[in-house]
Amino acid sequence: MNDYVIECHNLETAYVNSLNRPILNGINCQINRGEFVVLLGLNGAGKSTLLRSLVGLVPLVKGEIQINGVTMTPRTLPAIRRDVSMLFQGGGLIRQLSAIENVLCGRLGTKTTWQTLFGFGRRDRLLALDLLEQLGLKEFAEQKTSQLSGGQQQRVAIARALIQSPQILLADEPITGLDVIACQQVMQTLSELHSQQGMTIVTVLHDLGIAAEYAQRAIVVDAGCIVYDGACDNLQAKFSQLSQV
Ligand SMILES: Nc1ncnc2c1ncn2[C@@H]1O[C@H](COP(=O)(O)OP(=O)(O)OP(=O)(O)O)[C@@H](O)[C@H]1O
Repeated sequence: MNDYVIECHNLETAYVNSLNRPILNGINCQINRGEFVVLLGLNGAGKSTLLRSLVGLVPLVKGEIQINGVTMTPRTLPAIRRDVSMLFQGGGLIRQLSAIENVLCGRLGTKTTWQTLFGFGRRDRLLALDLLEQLGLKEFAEQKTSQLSGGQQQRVAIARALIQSPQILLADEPITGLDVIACQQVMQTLSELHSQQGMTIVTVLHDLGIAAEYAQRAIVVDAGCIVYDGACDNLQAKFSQLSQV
């Protein structure tokens, strides 16, 4: 039986003159609960746009997205965003805030404006600390994120994405710019969330070797369309058929 947590039906964005096409152009895909999927494609293919559309950040001119069987509309979006966390390209941390304050920012969506005036409670802080500890960053909790290494910053960003206990984690190039060790730590973290907590992971990567090592399934995007959706074998061959942008 299918247990789709993400369904994209014929997604199309507005026509872009500079591209001579819509950024997304007839995207159809279904992702099962607990899958680890890698989104691949050349620069400009539309990977980030596809990922951002899954948290309602991209206006669509056609098509429909369903998360856990619920159609995305302005009314359902707040609930959907509690189930789906996104790790943005570059982490998107606030550099002058400490690691724990950045993690707590992941809770802002669950608070009313009034509640935010009083700061975060003890329960939230303990949860943030617990996540930082799980990611091996407990001793850096009070340190400004501008003083952390790229890999540590990316793990703070993961902790921030996890504080809302999402079922689905979307990660846009989570290892770009990291050294070999930091790459492994971040990918290992994603892998553990998948294997130990059954989290559904969809991540954009550029490294085909790492994609094949960690993901169960690859979706290759080319010029706004899905051109391959399947196992991670022989990804290099799939790439040799892509159009150059
Ligand atoms: N708001 C926008 N208006 C016009 N063009 C846009 C907009 N957002 C993205 N684009 C263009 O759409 C194309 C796809 O962008 P997107 O960021 O989704 O690609 P990507 O596959 O993630 O690329 P990369 O690997 O370089 O991150 C690019 O050519 C980009 O310049």
